[in-house]
Amino acid sequence: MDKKTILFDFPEGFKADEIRRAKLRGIAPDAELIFQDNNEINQDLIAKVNILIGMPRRSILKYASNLEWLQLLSAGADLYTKPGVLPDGVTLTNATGAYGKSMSEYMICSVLSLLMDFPHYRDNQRQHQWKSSGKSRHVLGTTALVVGLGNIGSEFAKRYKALGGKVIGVKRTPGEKPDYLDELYTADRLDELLPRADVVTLSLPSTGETQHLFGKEKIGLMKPDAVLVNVGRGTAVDTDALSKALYAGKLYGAALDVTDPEPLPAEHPIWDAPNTIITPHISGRWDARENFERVFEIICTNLSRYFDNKTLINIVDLSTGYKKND
Ligand SMILES: NC(=O)C1=CN([C@@H]2O[C@H](COP(=O)(O)OP(=O)(O)OC[C@H]3O[C@@H](n4cnc5c(N)ncnc54)[C@H](O)[C@@H]3O)[C@@H](O)[C@H]2O)C=CC1
Ligand SMILES: O=C(O)C(=O)CO
Repeated sequence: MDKKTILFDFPEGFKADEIRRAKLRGIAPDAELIFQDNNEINQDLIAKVNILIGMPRRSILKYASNLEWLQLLSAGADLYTKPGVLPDGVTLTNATGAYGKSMSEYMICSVLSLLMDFPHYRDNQRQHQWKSSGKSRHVLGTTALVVGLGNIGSEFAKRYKALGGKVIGVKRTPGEKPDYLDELYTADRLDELLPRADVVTLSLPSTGETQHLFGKEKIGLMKPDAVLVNVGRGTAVDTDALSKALYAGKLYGAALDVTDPEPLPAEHPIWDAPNTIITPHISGRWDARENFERVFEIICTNLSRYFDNKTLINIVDLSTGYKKND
């Protein structure tokens, strides 16, 4: 094998770690390893890189004439699967598997907050009002419908079940039901499942199929006291339709870590919709220590596999936008 040039664009706070550098040198002893900040990657540098580990600016990728493989730090690959972004023949791998454990905590936290009416009490607290909403609910006895049963969806399902809830999973393709699900269906059954769910969670990649999947029609099939949680990509939900449904009391509440568009414009009515929690795409940051440790393990696994001539893990299917064979 020719000598390879590997460029690491690690997040702030992780790039200087000598222990990690030593581990990477051990995996690729004959390669040239370059550690560089995203905004310092210029045309000359990227032109000689064979393997890039990071989240490069898309505009620079057209100069990556020797690039063979791009390993992302993110689970979502949507920014890099658009036609013309990656030079032809480049293998794209993502970091799915790194985020489910932490993001499922965000999801549990937001579901509990909504079931227990915390947004209402937060508003009351600002007014110094000691007043019950009379609406407190618990996971026990409720049904969650998990749409997007990959790493994040399945970690959430396990935790919801452990809290005593019933969990229905929805997959693209048929498969065997794991123990942490009560029921498993394919996505074409969504319309008949939505009226049964107290909690609907979305952990979907952004693809043509998922674009505005949750618009007026699907939202209209949800119970009026159900809550919707979206942590995948904002594009899975029609934000205007959701906003209207929340104001009209057609569903009880929503927790959105991702929105369409991002950033959510300051004047969008959904900011002030009843029982709505909005966070700025923070549920699965790759620069959060625990997440980055898992991302780093994926990087090491894949580099070892590359130099052992084995098939990489987490190869993104450029036609579907997420992990191959999923
Ligand atoms: N908010 C945040 O900070 C983060 C968001 N994400 C987003 O979450 C998404 C999911 O991440 P992972 O669970 O790690 O990925 P994953 O690849 O393990 O799971 C995605 C699942 O969605 C399923 N899917 C795709 N289209 C579908 C459809 N039309 N109907 C039903 N299921 C469908 C796939 O079969 C797959 O099982 C990522 O693609 C990314 O966009 C990921 C990490 C952090
Ligand atoms: O990993 C992803 O897809 C993310 O959105 C991280 O923020």
